[in-house]
Amino acid sequence: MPNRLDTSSVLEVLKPVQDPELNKSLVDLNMIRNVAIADGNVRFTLVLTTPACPLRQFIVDECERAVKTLPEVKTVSVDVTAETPSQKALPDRAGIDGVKNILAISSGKGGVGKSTVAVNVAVALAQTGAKVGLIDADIYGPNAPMMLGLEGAKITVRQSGAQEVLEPAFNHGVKLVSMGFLIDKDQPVIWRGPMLNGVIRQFLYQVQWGDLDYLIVDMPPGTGDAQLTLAQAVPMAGVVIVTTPQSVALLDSRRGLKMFQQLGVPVLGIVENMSYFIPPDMPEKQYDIFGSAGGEKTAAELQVPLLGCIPLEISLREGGDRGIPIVLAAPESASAKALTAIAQRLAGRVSVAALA
Ligand SMILES: Nc1ncnc2c1ncn2[C@@H]1O[C@H](COP(=O)(O)OP(=O)(O)OP(=O)(O)O)[C@@H](O)[C@H]1O
Repeated sequence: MPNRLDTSSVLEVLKPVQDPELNKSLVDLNMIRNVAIADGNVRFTLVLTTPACPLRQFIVDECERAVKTLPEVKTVSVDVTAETPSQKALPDRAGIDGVKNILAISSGKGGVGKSTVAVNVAVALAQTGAKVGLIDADIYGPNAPMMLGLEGAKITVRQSGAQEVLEPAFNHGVKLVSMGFLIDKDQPVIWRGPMLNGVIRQFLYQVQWGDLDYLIVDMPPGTGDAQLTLAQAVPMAGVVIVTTPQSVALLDSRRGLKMFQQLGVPVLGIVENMSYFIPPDMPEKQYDIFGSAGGEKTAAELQVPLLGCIPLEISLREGGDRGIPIVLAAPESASAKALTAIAQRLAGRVSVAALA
């Protein structure tokens, strides 16, 4: 046991404290900084790898406990901040300046709640202080503007030198560009397809994103050109597959998962949506309408984590329709809690992958 109270004795007692997700010493990860000692009062900064860290309090408690084992310590104060690490660079794909992690939200078939997950995860991450952007690349149902309360908003186009740049819309802490801002609602879907590849590239490279911790891409459903364009255009931190417990949706999501794996995009996990029904008049009840544990089984079979299960709740749809995502409108509801936990787990997985 060191007996002089100084920076190195503080770091020495903190060395065995590990980041529970990375399983490495906080000191070795350079997560402990600015140690200051005055008259037995110890203060330092704990730099987490994501502002959405679900284990924040646990890590702080562990640090305090460790430092208090030094006999001369009177008080310990920990200032918590976060620096999201950037995903690993790939030699053949150009990243986007200032954007640390690009994540895709995908699904095998339509209507499983992909946009609901994308929007709520984006807002939940922004709520923790992360800088978040959202690309709504869904040509079939570009719902993100409505869900984020930005229906009818426009993205401004500015000339920057020889290039046109788009200014994203912004609400609930999230910057948004959407196919919905560009297409006429009455335009037949068949004419939209050919636009898609060009638009995805434009949304990636010609938008003034500024600094972002996470850029989330709400993909069109299925395993088509858009997925290929995205996977080949930019380095991606990974993809999340949204599914429902029905077997057909599960089969489709398996196909999607295989495709991303073949393209070299890490699958960060599966989200099971509409897992069970919570009646609004009996919130303590739970009905497994589509059968249970499908997402869990698929996740285990395909050896990817299940990031969470979201119940069917009327208030979740209402929040989307009103443009106030459930994580803001009713944070105590079962679906909001599930979505917040999914956002935290996802952020954790992204940091682990970046620092591995
Ligand atoms: N867990 C849920 N509980 C209640 N309603 C939900 C839930 N998940 C999604 N919904 C509702 O179902 C509809 C479809 O959801 P969403 O648009 O997110 O699906 P999607 O997979 O993105 O669909 P698309 O393929 O059309 O883009 C929306 O009205 C949404 O509010």
